Amino acid sequence: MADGGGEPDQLAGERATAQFDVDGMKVAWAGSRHAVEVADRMARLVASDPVFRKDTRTMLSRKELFKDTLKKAAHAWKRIVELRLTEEEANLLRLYVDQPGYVDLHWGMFVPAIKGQGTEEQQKKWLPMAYKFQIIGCYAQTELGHGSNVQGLETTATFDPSADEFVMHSPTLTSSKWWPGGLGKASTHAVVYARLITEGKDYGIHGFIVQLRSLDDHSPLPGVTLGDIGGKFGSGAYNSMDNGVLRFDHVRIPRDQMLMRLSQVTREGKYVHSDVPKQLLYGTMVYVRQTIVADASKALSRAVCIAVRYSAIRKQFGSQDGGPETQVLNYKTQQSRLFPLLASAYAYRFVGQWLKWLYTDVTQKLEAKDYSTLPEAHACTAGLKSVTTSATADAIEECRKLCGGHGYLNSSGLPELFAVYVPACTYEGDNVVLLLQVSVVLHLVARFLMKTVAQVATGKQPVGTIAYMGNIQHLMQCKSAVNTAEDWLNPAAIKEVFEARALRMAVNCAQNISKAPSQEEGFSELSPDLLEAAVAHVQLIIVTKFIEKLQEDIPGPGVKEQLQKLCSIYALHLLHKHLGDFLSTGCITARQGALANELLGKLYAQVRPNAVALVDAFDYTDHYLGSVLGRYDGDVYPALYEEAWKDPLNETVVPDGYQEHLRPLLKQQLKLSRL
Ligand SMILES: CCCCC/C=C\C/C=C\C/C=C\C=C\C(=O)SCCNC(=O)CCNC(=O)[C@H](O)C(C)(C)COP(=O)(O)OP(=O)(O)OC[C@H]1O[C@@H](n2cnc3c(N)ncnc32)[C@H](O)[C@@H]1OP(=O)(O)O
Ligand SMILES: Cc1cc2nc3c(=O)[nH]c(=O)nc-3n(C[C@H](O)[C@H](O)[C@H](O)COP(=O)(O)OP(=O)(O)OC[C@H]3O[C@@H](n4cnc5c(N)ncnc54)[C@H](O)[C@@H]3O)c2cc1C
Repeated sequence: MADGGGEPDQLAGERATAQFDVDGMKVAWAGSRHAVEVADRMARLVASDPVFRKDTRTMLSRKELFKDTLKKAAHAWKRIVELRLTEEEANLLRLYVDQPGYVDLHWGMFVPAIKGQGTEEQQKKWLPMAYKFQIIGCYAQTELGHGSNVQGLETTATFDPSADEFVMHSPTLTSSKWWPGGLGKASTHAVVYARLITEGKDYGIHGFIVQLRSLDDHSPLPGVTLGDIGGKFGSGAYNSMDNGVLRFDHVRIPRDQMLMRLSQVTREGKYVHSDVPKQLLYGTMVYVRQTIVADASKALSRAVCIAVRYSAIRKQFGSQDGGPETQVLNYKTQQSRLFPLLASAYAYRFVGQWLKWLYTDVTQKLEAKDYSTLPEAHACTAGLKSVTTSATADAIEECRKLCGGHGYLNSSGLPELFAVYVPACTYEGDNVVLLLQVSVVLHLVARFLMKTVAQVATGKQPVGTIAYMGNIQHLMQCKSAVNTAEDWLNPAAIKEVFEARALRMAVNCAQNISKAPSQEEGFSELSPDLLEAAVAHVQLIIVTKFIEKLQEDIPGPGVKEQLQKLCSIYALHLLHKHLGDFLSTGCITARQGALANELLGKLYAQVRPNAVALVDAFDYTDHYLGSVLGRYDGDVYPALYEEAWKDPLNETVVPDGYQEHLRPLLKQQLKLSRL
């Protein structure tokens, strides 16, 4: 369309300048050709089904939105059964339906909690019902008064040996379960976390399967109070989810509904703890944190796809002599804000793939009763969840600004994406609380290494993602050899300064903590610095995993070259952003920092002709993107114009309320002016 400056062919032109094979990049992004094919098939299946339309979602009332979510979930299940979809296909289909709902918690937390914490017998009993949706489950851990502090939960499960039952009770207002998704209206069952009390002794938090609603008419069972906790941030967005409140008034459940893989209560009421570490109680959270890291790249890539395509369409200002207006994507400021986000999307994708591998590896070891890698899995999932979700939430908001005024419209898709995404910084562990978990590990290792630095070559070496800390003698005194901007293209040069920065920050913290009257006081006082040290460590993991990815065989003309540029951009934009860390720890000089920035500018210029193709490689349908600004065909302006007319305000030409409020006001002012 030539009308009004919209130029859909603009994107075709952009695609023609790509210097790499987009199909090859799709494979690198998805992980395999098979993954591209399945994702593509499921995305198209959803996009072509009218039940899954979501273009008017932000205009629905809460009740309409919730009902629409129930309809979509039931329809999705019907299609999964009819088409006999595999688990992989079904997960993707649900992903592309793209509407948060009770099914996320049923499959994402209820089923994994039973798998991870239930005995074989319990799994045999409950999982088939859950798999067939004969019951719907949620994960009820957080309470009104306690979320982060799991050990502080108040709900009690008191064993009554006379009846061979547990009595579930909410002793205070603050013990009300508060937040669990799917609890408010949909779930029939929950895995409830409560303090186990038997023989008069409190054994701390354990999981219990509790039926909440009748399977005949869905009404709450006697002694169970249930409801939704109310509207949440943004229109549409996470309001499709029935986050709920739950109170128990002495509700009885059979003893065998305590999840007994980790510990048991015998018929006589004896508490028995098996040889597995009690931290496995937190296993479901580790699993979900790992999936959240993979999801960060999805949310970020969606926002970046919208912002890149729209920036190629949008034009502002011409050359001095009245020439055509410039695509905003050509502005260096737009590139320096947008391309690091594009690089971050790829970085998070690859670290997410690695974390999935780590999680699978740890799970296999746990099955073989090898618990040695559990702390590594906890620290990596907690740290990566924290860093990737915080950065992604900020990045979605930045993409909204990169789209100017139109980014603020619901039809851009960005406000809803932000509203759905931003609670990821809080759920599954507040991001600050999780980073403090990482810093505990770093502090312990740094303290140990400082004490044993002389014997470090012979002492116990740190392994896994903290292995670099074992290289303390070199990393504490090394100086970067970078001498030209291009020297920063060397992955070894990048890795060395990221390792040195992370280690020096951890050691500085440990030294300062050791000067405090007690370790606890020191830890508390230094906690802001500890957070920064944890961020530096996690950023190092992301950079390292990107570099390692590039050591793999990556087929397709030009694909690896583009990824190398993105990897450099990812690392160097962090170096630029955290220059203070790198300078104050003496890892680089001011000149080397300036050289890194010089190279960044050059890399942005090299990415520019590939930008649209790099977001095409995410392979998102227009349905999934849900944005008039991010349309594949670039036909933005007619779509924006058309979308506006769908707003309920435009159903009448003269607005409701005119007769009561506008007309009398106007008439009165007219009368006054005539006096
Ligand atoms: C594909 C499907 C996806 C489905 C869902 C997808 C996306 C999500 C979508 C929507 C959101 C939906 C659901 C959201 C759900 C929730 O939010 S559920 C509730 C989540 N709650 C939390 O995350 C609470 C956060 N708090 C904690 O995890 C812990 O309490 C904390 C880590 C803060 C530890 O507290 P602390 O009191 O210090 O420690 P403990 O005494 O409890 O434990 C101390 C030792 O245990 C180690 N440890 C802690 N956590 C773990 C773990 N997860 N794994 C292994 N080990 C762990 C800790 O390091 C200590 O070890 P040492 O004693 O030092 O050796
Ligand atoms: C959309 C959404 C969905 C959810 N779904 C579920 C669900 O399905 N099931 C479920 O059980 N829960 C769920 N939750 C609850 C969620 O897990 C908790 O909200 C989360 O763990 C944070 O706990 P909190 O709310 O107690 O925050 P708080 O811990 O009260 O945090 C408040 C502030 O205190 C700070 N803070 C807390 N502790 C420390 C500390 N030790 N040091 C320094 N600062 C600290 C935090 O950084 C934060 O700034 C959900 C929450 C949301 C928002």
